[in-house]
Amino acid sequence: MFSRQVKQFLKRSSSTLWPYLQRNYGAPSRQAKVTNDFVSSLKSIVGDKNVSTADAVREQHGHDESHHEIGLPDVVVFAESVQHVSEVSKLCNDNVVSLIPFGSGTGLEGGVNALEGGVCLDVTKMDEIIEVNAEDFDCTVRPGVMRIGLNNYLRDTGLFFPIDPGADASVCGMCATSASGTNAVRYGTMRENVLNLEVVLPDGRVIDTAGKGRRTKKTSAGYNLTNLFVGSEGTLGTITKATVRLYGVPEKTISAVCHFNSVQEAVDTVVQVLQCGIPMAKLEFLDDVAIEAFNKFSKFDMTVAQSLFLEFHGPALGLEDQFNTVKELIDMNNGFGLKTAIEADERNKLWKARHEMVWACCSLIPGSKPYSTDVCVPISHLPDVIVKTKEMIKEANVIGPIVGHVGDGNFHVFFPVDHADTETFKKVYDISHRMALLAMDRNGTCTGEHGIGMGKRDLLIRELGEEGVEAMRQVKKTFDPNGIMNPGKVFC
Ligand SMILES: Cc1cc2c(cc1C)N(C[C@H](O)[C@H](O)[C@H](O)COP(=O)(O)OP(=O)(O)OC[C@H]1O[C@@H](n3cnc4c(N)ncnc43)[C@H](O)[C@@H]1O)c1[nH]c(=O)[nH]c(=O)c1N2
Ligand SMILES: CCCCC(=O)C(=O)O
Ligand SMILES: [Mn+2]
Repeated sequence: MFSRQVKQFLKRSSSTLWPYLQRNYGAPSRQAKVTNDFVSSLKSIVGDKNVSTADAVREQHGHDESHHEIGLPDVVVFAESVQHVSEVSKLCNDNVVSLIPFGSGTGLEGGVNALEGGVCLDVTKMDEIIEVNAEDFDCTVRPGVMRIGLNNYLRDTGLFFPIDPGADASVCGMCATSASGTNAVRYGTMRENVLNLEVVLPDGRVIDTAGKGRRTKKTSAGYNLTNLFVGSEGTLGTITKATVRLYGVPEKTISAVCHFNSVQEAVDTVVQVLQCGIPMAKLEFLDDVAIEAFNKFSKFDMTVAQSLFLEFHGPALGLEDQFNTVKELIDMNNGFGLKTAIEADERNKLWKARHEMVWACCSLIPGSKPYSTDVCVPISHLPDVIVKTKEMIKEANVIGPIVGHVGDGNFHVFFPVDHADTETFKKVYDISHRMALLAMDRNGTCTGEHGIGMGKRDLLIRELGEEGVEAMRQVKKTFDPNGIMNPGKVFC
């Protein structure tokens, strides 16, 4: 199942990997303490009301939606302007105090957890939609703008912002994690959809990654600084403005669901649909266990089997033809039970339930919280990797529904785990690491969309090699020589 190299690594896995989860946050702290004088200086920049050392506020900002252990910041600062962000950054840099940008805390790899205390910089008050250029299909937003709010604002323009992680996240937080979701197979991820970013560097300087005011679809002008900050997880600077691409709301949308007796048949259908060049908007996989959770939580009555959820976007003319071609491919692969949802209410109900799958999976074990995984492989390896993952889950005797953005070769297991149950927690941790190793063994990545955060730093080294990670560390040193930006994330 694994290559020899991975087998050797697995032999050591329970002794070497588990401690990472316990508490191995990398190099010993070089961070200075947050003193009363320091807090007074913060207050003189952003005003008393925008600085909090209250336990409840620190607690709220010390974790995201993941299973990772909470990490309390010493103080939470609410910025109201770019100048606030710049002056707070400079103060932290001069005093070598950690600075952790906070979007909306929906991350899944412990990105906002303050591993060495310091300042959590909450940018949600900066929530202006600066401009929408409808004819150019772009808009520019401040970091407090959330993706659902943006789409509500855009409703009358006939445009929409397609990147849709299950949670309602901040657009700039989505830049920081390089997020995607169910629409990526058609519209791409954040990497393909960000045109420009304004970033405050740790020393307080403000840069525009593509040049001030630039918002072209193409550029050959020098290095791609924009994409350096996409996926940087708050380790290089604070994003204070993002210009992102928009798309026309399709004239017609058809959603559909169908079922298969095997993972192979479901994935074969997906590959053939893509080979036919059908521009699918969504191609999602749910395994039988996931469908059980889906039915129970969202009150559906779907056949419990390996399933595909699909969506077609396009002009009314021709969309039915696309649907009919896909229907033929489903039949050819022994798919069954094809049902469509054309009315908006019906479609919204289906996709809302898909986005809530993580909570549906938790409903399988009362009192549990989600432990999510996220791997991505070239699509030809997908059936093999999913089937082997199911075997690992069965062997460990844990509950692990599989849900995937299968059109991208990306899938998750949402393990519902009672965190007090250490034995199950360890098993789940072990499976998720094995899954990542297996994916990497098949030319894949340990994370398609949730990022490295604090949870996958050891895996990043395996994925890129020491030399690759060292090159990243050098980039980090260039932008953040004092190492104040979100320490302990991405790198061991
Ligand atoms: C139920 C559910 C479902 C999903 C997901 C979460 C949950 C809870 N996610 C994950 C999550 O929504 C995604 O990672 C978001 O991009 C996180 O955005 P936040 O604003 O919440 O960032 P959050 O505040 O959690 O921060 C995440 C990281 O980005 C940094 N950061 C945030 N704002 C920044 C800024 N302005 N400047 C610099 N750094 C900043 C932080 O420091 C941290 O390292 C997801 N994801 C996905 O890709 N596909 C999916 O399908 C889903 N689905
Ligand atoms: C644990 C939440 C993972 C969410 C996700 O990425 C999805 O639903 O696709
Ligand atoms: Mn996902």
